[in-house]
Amino acid sequence: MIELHQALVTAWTPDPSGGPDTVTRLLGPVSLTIAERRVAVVGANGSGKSTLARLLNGLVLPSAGSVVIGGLDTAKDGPAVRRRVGFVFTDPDAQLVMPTPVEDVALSLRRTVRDAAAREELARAALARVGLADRADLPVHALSGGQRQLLALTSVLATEPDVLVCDEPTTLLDLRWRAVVDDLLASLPQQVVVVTHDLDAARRADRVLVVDDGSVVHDGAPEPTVAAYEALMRTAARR
Ligand SMILES: Nc1ncnc2c1ncn2[C@@H]1O[C@H](COP(=O)(O)OP(=O)(O)OP(=O)(O)O)[C@@H](O)[C@H]1O
Repeated sequence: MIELHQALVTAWTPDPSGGPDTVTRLLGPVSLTIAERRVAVVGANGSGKSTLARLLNGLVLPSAGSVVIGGLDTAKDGPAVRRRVGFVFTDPDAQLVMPTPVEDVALSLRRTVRDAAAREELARAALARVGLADRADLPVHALSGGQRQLLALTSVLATEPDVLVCDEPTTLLDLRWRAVVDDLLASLPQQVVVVTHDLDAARRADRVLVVDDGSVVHDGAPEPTVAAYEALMRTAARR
């Protein structure tokens, strides 16, 4: 269960001439309880979607209010929250740290599997499940963008998170790889929150949140909520 209680995110920008910092509201206050298994977050560029996503695993902390994931407060139990909530970035290169796919997945297993040989075997099996068995020992940079995103997802999933948060995981992918990643996300037993500009993907969620100017302005079943978002964007385009 994801709970946001009057969560507010602000940023402080120093004044170069030494005056008081400028405080900007980025998001909120937002109160939400999310129990649905598939949640899509949509909104215009700069509306606050990434800020909302990052709140969910403690990458961003609320400046007021609280964010509680599975009973854990992100401000008080940061490491435990990050173990429970996996985060996938838009650009897989932001999170792939090892030279080869098998090493990257094995690194994610280090906390749960002590034996290095067992880790490698499990990493190879995880890569095989997503069709990357024959890429396991290549340099990571030799993989396509789609393959790297699948690898990033596999590495995060190897940590066995209860919740997966993905910030535009298919934005950089072509249609084929988008479908591969969407299918993988749809098959997961975990609760999955996906920030996306892909409205077809949003329509397949159980619940859709629309973020606009730092607020959740629509929240509900996919069809009416995506329609409300499209209307909002049409109005914005006419301004
Ligand atoms: N640390 C920060 N300091 C100041 N402003 C910030 C900071 N982080 C984000 N912002 C601003 O907050 C707003 C929301 O950013 P956010 O990344 O959450 O938007 P987004 O909806 O994910 O956008 P996009 O779709 O373009 O990725 C943007 O205007 C951004 O410039």
